[in-house]
Amino acid sequence: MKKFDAIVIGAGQAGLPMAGKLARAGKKTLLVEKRRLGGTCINDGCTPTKTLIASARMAHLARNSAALGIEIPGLKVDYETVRARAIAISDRFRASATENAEGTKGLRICYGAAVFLENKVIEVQHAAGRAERFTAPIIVINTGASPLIPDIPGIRGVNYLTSETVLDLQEIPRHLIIAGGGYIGLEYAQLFRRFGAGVTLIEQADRLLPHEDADACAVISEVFQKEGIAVMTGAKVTGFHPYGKSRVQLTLEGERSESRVTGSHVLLAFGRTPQTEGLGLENTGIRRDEEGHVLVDEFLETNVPGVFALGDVKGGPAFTHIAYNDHYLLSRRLLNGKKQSVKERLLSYCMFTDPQMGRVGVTENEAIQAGLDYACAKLPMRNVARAIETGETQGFMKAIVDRKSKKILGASIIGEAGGEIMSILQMAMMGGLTWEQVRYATFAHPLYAESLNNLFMSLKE
Ligand SMILES: Cc1cc2nc3c(=O)[nH]c(=O)nc-3n(C[C@H](O)[C@H](O)[C@H](O)COP(=O)(O)OP(=O)(O)OC[C@H]3O[C@@H](n4cnc5c(N)ncnc54)[C@H](O)[C@@H]3O)c2cc1C
Ligand SMILES: NC(=O)c1ccc[n+]([C@@H]2O[C@H](COP(=O)([O-])OP(=O)(O)OC[C@H]3O[C@@H](n4cnc5c(N)ncnc54)[C@H](O)[C@@H]3O)[C@@H](O)[C@H]2O)c1
Repeated sequence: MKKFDAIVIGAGQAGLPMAGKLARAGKKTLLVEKRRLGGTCINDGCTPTKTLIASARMAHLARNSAALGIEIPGLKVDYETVRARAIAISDRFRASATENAEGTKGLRICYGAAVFLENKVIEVQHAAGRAERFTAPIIVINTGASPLIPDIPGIRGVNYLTSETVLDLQEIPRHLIIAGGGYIGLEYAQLFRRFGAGVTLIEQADRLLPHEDADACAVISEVFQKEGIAVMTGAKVTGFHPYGKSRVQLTLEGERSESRVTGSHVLLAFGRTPQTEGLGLENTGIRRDEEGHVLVDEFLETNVPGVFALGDVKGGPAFTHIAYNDHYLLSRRLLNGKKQSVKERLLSYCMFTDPQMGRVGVTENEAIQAGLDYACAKLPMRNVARAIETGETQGFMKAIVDRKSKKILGASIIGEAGGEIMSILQMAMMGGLTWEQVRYATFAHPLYAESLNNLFMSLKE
């Protein structure tokens, strides 16, 4: 058995930088990865989707350019180039991460799946069939999550796509059914529609984005409707059937009726499941929740001292920036003696539909449910000078503030660059600014940021 100072399982958005930091700090470190360095974000998640979304937006702008006085005759989507660009950018990010990791002194990278044999002992099965055992006093689990394939009748009998295989498609699907209306479903629905596919999006909840305020859902639903995406809400997928030579049919159950929808392809976007199956946690005392997430305390440590879990595998908000921040918290604790709780972290995220939805802190619904004494400031994008000038008037800016302290508690910005505008308010929240300070701040004209003055104008001082 080989001894290390630290073992990191999974080279995702937390494991990869974590392993590098440990090694550079002089700890003899082992990094185990069963698939590709960089994990979901670089290989099948953020990078390829945001790259495809950029092409899709270009197509959309070009198609609608006449409104700004620009005619583009003979517009064509060259999907081969679109796809090649997405793959090339993923490859570039992975190559750079790999070069960096492989060049790190004190870091051994082992390609294969890690399995726990006991609390601090793992075995790695190498591709060549050889197995090796390792032990370390510090073990970091960063095995992420993978697409959830629920046990729905017929699902194994059809050729479904997931976020891990959709890039294998070499042509734009004629009619893509997307099962599940979460972030993956929404982002893929819009981008494939903009490439020219027929798209039907199916969601069991009675509206899209049920965790967001209803006004956010209304904007996105209206945009999707305008762009010709068929959205079916209140529709639970209960069956999959092959249909004809190569098509696929889904059975949907609504509150009162059953229906069927047929398409050329189906993309499963039902959510994601933690990659703890096959990890051998049953050979350890490490506790998991019912869904299989590794349970950790607010300092990211499991119930077994010295064993930590970072990123999606531990449950909670599943975002790259959360996984990355997890590695900061743990590396500062292990290497600088600074113990910081995840509870101090302000949650922000951005859904990359067009318009984007940037979100930070509480929604209005959450403020109501928590019984907060709040006020709500809201400004439609059609009243924002920058939005009028660029022709991007869909959406709104909305902020929730505490009446007494005047501090900002949360924001939803739906618009072009909604994520960037949200981040300005996130900084204000982090700095403890009041809405009045933002109301009277001087922002350059005519930026979207400038309209943060106007957003707070509606509130009484
Ligand atoms: C389509 C899509 C789009 C997304 N877009 C965004 C976005 O725009 N913004 C955002 O913030 N988030 C986005 N996400 C979510 C984001 O990708 C994840 O939250 C993030 O990658 C989680 O990082 P992680 O380090 O926890 O795990 P991962 O990046 O999934 O890494 C886990 C790694 O562990 C490896 N592994 C698993 N089991 C073992 C084992 N037994 N032995 C060895 N290695 C193992 C896996 O192969 C993988 O490389 C998106 C996700 C998807 C699917
Ligand atoms: N821009 C971003 O930050 C971004 C983008 C993509 C993904 N992500 C991350 O990846 C995670 C996974 O995304 P996701 O969209 O797969 O999951 P999700 O959990 O966000 O959405 C899954 C959706 O599928 C629906 N669903 C489940 N079973 C169903 C059924 N039988 N019939 C109909 N609908 C059903 C659920 O109600 C839910 O709305 C997200 O939670 C997010 O954290 C982030």
